[in-house]
Amino acid sequence: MTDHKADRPRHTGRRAPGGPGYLRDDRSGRAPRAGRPPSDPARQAAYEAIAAVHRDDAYANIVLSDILRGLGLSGRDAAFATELTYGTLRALGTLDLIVADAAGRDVARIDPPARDALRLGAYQLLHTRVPAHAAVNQTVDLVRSVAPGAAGFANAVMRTISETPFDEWLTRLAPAYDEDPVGNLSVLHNHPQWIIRAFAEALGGDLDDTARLLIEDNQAPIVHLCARPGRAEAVELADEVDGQPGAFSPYSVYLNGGSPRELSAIHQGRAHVQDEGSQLVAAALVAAPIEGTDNRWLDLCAGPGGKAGLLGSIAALRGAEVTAVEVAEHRARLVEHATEGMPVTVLPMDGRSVGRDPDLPEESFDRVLVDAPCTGLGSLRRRPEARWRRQPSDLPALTKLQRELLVAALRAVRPGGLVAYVTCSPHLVETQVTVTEGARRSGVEADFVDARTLLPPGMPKLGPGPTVQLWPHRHGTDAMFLAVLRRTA
Ligand SMILES: C[S@@+](CC[C@H](N)C(=O)[O-])C[C@H]1O[C@@H](n2cnc3c(N)ncnc32)[C@H](O)[C@@H]1O
Repeated sequence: MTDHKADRPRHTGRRAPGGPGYLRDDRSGRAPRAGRPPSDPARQAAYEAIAAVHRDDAYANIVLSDILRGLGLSGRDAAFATELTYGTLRALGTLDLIVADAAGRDVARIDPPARDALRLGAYQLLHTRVPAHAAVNQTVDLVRSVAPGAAGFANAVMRTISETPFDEWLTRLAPAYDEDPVGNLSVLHNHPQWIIRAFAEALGGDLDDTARLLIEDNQAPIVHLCARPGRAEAVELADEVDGQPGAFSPYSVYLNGGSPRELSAIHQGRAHVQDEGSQLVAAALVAAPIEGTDNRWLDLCAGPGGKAGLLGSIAALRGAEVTAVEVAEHRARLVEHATEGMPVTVLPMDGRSVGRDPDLPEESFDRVLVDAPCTGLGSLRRRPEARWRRQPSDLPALTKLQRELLVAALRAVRPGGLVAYVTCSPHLVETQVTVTEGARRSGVEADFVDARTLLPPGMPKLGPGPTVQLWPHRHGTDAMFLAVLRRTA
């Protein structure tokens, strides 16, 4: 195993800044070439993960764990590779501005393998305490192995970047806050401008508060566990895993570190990994009292099964049954796995036909969860590449699907029953607009229930209701949105 002691990064405490956008590339799958050994294994792993994200649209967490396993990396090397991969992907926008400035050309005009190696090198120079000479030499070695003709160019670019401290790069490249506040925040806090505007709108136009959110989005999130009701108690689970009971959800436990995969509570089905905000919105659906029958519950967008796992555990205690619908077959199988031993029936089908399907006719459920597919802008902390990959052009198709799923849910619930509409995005178009429009188009009469009353008492900063928007910088959760509707006729 390579010893990185000499050039191991120590966190500078600086947060990654942001910039212009995401550049997909069209290179064919080129890995470091044989011959001169490329860089060291941790940097090689990070390079391969970053290249796969840009070349293949891979998810960083999935591809990186495959690469680490393939290279046999663990411990400090794996941690270093993870820090480099996630840090580089998160900081991409501003790294690209800096690389372009140092190279004297737009990054779109740099050969993709050299471009990714330079991004990784710039990250080491500007965001870690890897000594400059090590960052430069390792990057040039890496470029020599993946884009041999560009080694001299990479050397010049890296040296130029290393001559200017990070703060000076920001001053040089960020527009003045007074003239262009969103442009400034984008470079300083490393988010695309359209996402900052969407956050600011959802936060009532408060740019100071928006900046607090952006800073929080750049922190590595704590892993939350859900202690499954009837199978585990949060306090005991916290002791068992050396964690802490969560602040709000009665089921949540915050892990202090380590991999949740190793925990026997997970293997034994007593707990699952789930953001506390997701626990809260799923539990809210079953917290509201209803009159009449209360044993037919529906999870309309169930994959991969986090909320179905919580609802299924509660259903087992309350004598209810959950129907879990998921359109993607492989995700439906994940739901089956996540709900083993629970009163949950998984149906791989399009949720939009629910309420019209002879087997799932209108008015056949007492409670329905619509955890709609969305942009995921509320969980950017967990997906370092997502902010640069998502585009505003993703919104129309998603919001159409969200509306249609909400209409199906309102059809499927019986009068007096409840529908919870949930997204892990705070974008107003996916939250307030979808709910208002979906409810209007459904032709079903429904009233809002004040969702604040369905969350644990004493939760701060829940706004004026009746819907609730959770936030990373206010609640330590993903930015989950919750609206609860009761069908009246
Ligand atoms: C936000 S995720 C749900 C997360 C899940 N509730 C959990 O807690 O693990 C949205 C899910 O909806 C599924 N989906 C997308 N379109 C759908 C449709 N028309 N009908 C049913 N499921 C759909 C997606 O495949 C995805 O698994």
